[in-house]
Amino acid sequence: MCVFFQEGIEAEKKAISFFSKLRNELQTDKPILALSDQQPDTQIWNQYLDYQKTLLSNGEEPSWFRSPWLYVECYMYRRIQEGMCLSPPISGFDVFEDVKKESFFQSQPAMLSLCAHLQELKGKMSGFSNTEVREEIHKLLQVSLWGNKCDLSISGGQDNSQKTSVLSSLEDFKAFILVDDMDSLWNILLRNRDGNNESRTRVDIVLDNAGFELVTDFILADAMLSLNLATEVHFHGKVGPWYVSDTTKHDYDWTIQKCLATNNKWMSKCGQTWKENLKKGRWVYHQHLFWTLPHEYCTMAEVAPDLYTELQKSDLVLFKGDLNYRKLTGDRKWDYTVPFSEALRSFHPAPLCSIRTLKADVQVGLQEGVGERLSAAETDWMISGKYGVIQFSPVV
Ligand SMILES: O=P(O)(O)OC[C@H]1O[C@](O)(CO)[C@@H](O)[C@@H]1O
Ligand SMILES: [Mn+2]
Repeated sequence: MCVFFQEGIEAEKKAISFFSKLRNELQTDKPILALSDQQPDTQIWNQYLDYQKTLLSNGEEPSWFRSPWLYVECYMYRRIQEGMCLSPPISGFDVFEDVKKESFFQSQPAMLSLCAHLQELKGKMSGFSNTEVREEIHKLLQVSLWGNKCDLSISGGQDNSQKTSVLSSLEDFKAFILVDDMDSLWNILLRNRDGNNESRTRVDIVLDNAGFELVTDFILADAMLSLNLATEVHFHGKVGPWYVSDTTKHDYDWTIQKCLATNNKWMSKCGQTWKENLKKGRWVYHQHLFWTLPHEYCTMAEVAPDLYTELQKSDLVLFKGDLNYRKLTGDRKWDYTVPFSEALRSFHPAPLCSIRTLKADVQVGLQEGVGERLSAAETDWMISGKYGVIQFSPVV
């Protein structure tokens, strides 16, 4: 047998045995272990574990069932990464790559209709009034919101793709948007449209899932540039596999390439434009270790000051998805009516907005009585992904 082939088989066995031990640790509430790989973030994770220990009294050990869910869930994905790192030569393998690709292909009809919509829009936008532009951007913000239903961690990696065109359902879905701050975003973006030619508006998108959601984000970013609402869009992705479907650099490039190479003229045109945007610096891709740490965002200025400074350059930061919301609010049991800006605590690098479907039991900034009314009617309203928010906070 070829020596490389044999090495690969051995590495695979090693990784599988690591994962079965990991599953057992999780299922039997074993103590949280320090990481043993040598990655750039290993020390930060181990320091975070030490910090978790300080939160417990009488020398108790943090364990899987007795630690904050946000921490433990992030830790689980980091341990999966550890299992791969310790299994060379397959260390760089993305264990979720197949399901991410599958989800992209499953959603293709829905993506095609969005690409066609965008190209059609571009064909007629030169005569658009501000009211018409506002309406269009509102539509695409909602498309990007509902795109967040399609994550693969909620479905345990099972097919959760978008089968139908979202555009035709937007009106029906409106009733499920619990916080709609789209006009606050519009006011920021309008400044660019109404400003002189030299004005610059930078929008940042902290990405969430690859597949359908990523394409909705690309469509939104493309429209913001084309409609003269922004001059540059900066994307932030993950350094490695995370929460099954989160976007890595490879997913980002792969998605643009796949769109470009597809046998559909609208989608292929989109792919071409997106590639050019990157080349010309109108789109910029960033990655930072901080996004795959367990830390709440109110610690960013201290833990990742370079990233905080980068976000401060933005006119508007869009945080996609549920996990970002949990990290923004610290995944606390806030009262439903606490203002979003208060739940962010000291995290105010730039005007920001969460675009998220509800999949975890944290929600702030609701009108009096709304949370209680929903709880009485639907026990799973916070975790089903049926409801969404487009929730804005200015710099305070
Ligand atoms: O991709 P998103 O929107 O961040 O969702 C991830 C969410 O999925 C879950 O893993 C399971 O619902 C949540 O814990 C997490 O917040
Ligand atoms: Mn995700």
